[in-house]
Amino acid sequence: MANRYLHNVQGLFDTIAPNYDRMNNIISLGTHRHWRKQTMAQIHLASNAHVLDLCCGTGDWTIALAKELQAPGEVIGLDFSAPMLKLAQQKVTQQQVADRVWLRRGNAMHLPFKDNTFDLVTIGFGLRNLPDKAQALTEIYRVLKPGARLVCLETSQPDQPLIKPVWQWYFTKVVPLFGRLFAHQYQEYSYLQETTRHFASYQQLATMFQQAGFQNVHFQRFNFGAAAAHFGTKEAK
Ligand SMILES: C[S@@+](CC[C@H](N)C(=O)[O-])C[C@H]1O[C@@H](n2cnc3c(N)ncnc32)[C@H](O)[C@@H]1O
Repeated sequence: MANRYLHNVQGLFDTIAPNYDRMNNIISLGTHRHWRKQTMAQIHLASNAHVLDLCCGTGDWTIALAKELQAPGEVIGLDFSAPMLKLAQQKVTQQQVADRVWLRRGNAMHLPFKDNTFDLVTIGFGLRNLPDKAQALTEIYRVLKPGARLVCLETSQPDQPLIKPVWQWYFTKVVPLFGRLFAHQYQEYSYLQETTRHFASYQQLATMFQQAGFQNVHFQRFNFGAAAAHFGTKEAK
């Protein structure tokens, strides 16, 4: 089952990779840039920090993090999709951060890193795609240094009675149509909107963080709750 999931979801991301950045702008009506900026503003990094950006995709967040660092500081971007990583590598070179960024192919649920390695782990729009979120959070907790933080930016669900039905209509009807219209990928964007609709609420995600052991768990919601950034800290020894 786990292998079938990996094959299918990985195949989906391999397929959408060439259109990924453009479709992100279209589907979120450009607002994902604001969410990313607001989340970055709450990350305070020492310039020599060791950072892991999980499910790094085409690398925008990886690069934004790298720009805060100087050697020996570094960011490892991990993703299981080779086409996503190829696009990320091109941007890393173009934006001249190749001395601080290492891109690695791997599975976010089985991290190939030792315990207590990173000063920060980020995961942007990745967690909802993982079949076992609890396992992924436990893995992230393991590789963080004591006292270090996880920052997760993800789509979420508005809960205001007036906004919620509009949001549901937009995701179930409009997003797959945009997929067909702008990328000829109706099935793929149907799947992606389903993962968004069925993903945990912002309160449930905060509880999942706590269950994985994170402390000082808090969140910031964007656009009436259409997205949320969650923060949690590994217990300091
Ligand atoms: C929606 S994209 C997000 C990309 C990027 N973080 C961003 O903020 O735009 C999700 C990414 O997660 C990756 N992904 C999904 N499941 C994964 C897994 N089990 N292990 C590693 N990467 C995974 C996909 O290949 C894809 O690049």
